[in-house]
Amino acid sequence: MFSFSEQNNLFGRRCVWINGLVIAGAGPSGLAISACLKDQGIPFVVIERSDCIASLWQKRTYDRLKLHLPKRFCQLPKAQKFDIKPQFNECVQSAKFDEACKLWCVKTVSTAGSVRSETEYICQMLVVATGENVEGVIPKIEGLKEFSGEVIIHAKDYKTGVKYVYTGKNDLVVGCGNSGMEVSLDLANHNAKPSW
Ligand SMILES: NC(=O)C1=CN([C@@H]2O[C@H](COP(=O)(O)OP(=O)(O)OC[C@H]3O[C@@H](n4cnc5c(N)ncnc54)[C@H](OP(=O)(O)O)[C@@H]3O)[C@@H](O)[C@H]2O)C=CC1
Ligand SMILES: O=C(O)C(=O)Cc1c[nH]c2ccccc12
Repeated sequence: MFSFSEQNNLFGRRCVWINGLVIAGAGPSGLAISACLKDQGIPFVVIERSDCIASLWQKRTYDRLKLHLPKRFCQLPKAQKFDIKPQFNECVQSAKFDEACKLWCVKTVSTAGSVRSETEYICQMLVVATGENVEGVIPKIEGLKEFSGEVIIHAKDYKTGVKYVYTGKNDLVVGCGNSGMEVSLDLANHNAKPSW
């Protein structure tokens, strides 16, 4: 049923035909869609640039993170249960829809090791499930370069206030979203002196 055929194209690139969908991203959305497709026996391949599923949740969260929503809104499909095996360390570079053939051509490059290997997936449908919060943004703040205090970190790299205990210095948290408020609380719980 899962018909993937593979060969090299004219440029020596690996070329894979997927008789179904390509899903870009193995985060919660990509996994949820994969689980539904698996249930219905529809062929797909998941491309993930990181080396694990839900990498933002596994690698970019602070220690005290807990969801505030009721459990029923936060359930993740189990990749193992649905036998979902993403192509890890592979990053989608481009996706073009060929109007004549009614097919997508999705180009990827492997992100593992030193040898760059490219692949082209030809498929009927493409799902972009690459998330909305993956890139950390540090706004351009005047004077930031000259600031002599400890280098400011982004919330994605913050783990715990343990590091900042009893320094006697003031900490400034920029942003009053969930991350900003919870980092501030964590700093306060560790006797740091946050303002926001
Ligand atoms: N426990 C949980 O479940 C958690 C959930 N989350 C979720 O993750 C998502 C991202 O959250 P979060 O990381 O907090 O990001 P958000 O985008 O929600 O919040 C960022 C905040 O920073 C402010 N901001 C941006 N630039 C500046 C600036 N230059 N100066 C001052 N303030 C600035 C924004 O203000 P403005 O909007 O005016 O631009 C906004 O209030 C959200 O959906 C959130 O709910 C995050 C952490 C924990
Ligand atoms: O449980 C909360 O407080 C949330 O903010 C949940 C939530 C909504 N949108 C998000 C995007 C990324 C991470 C968590 C959430």
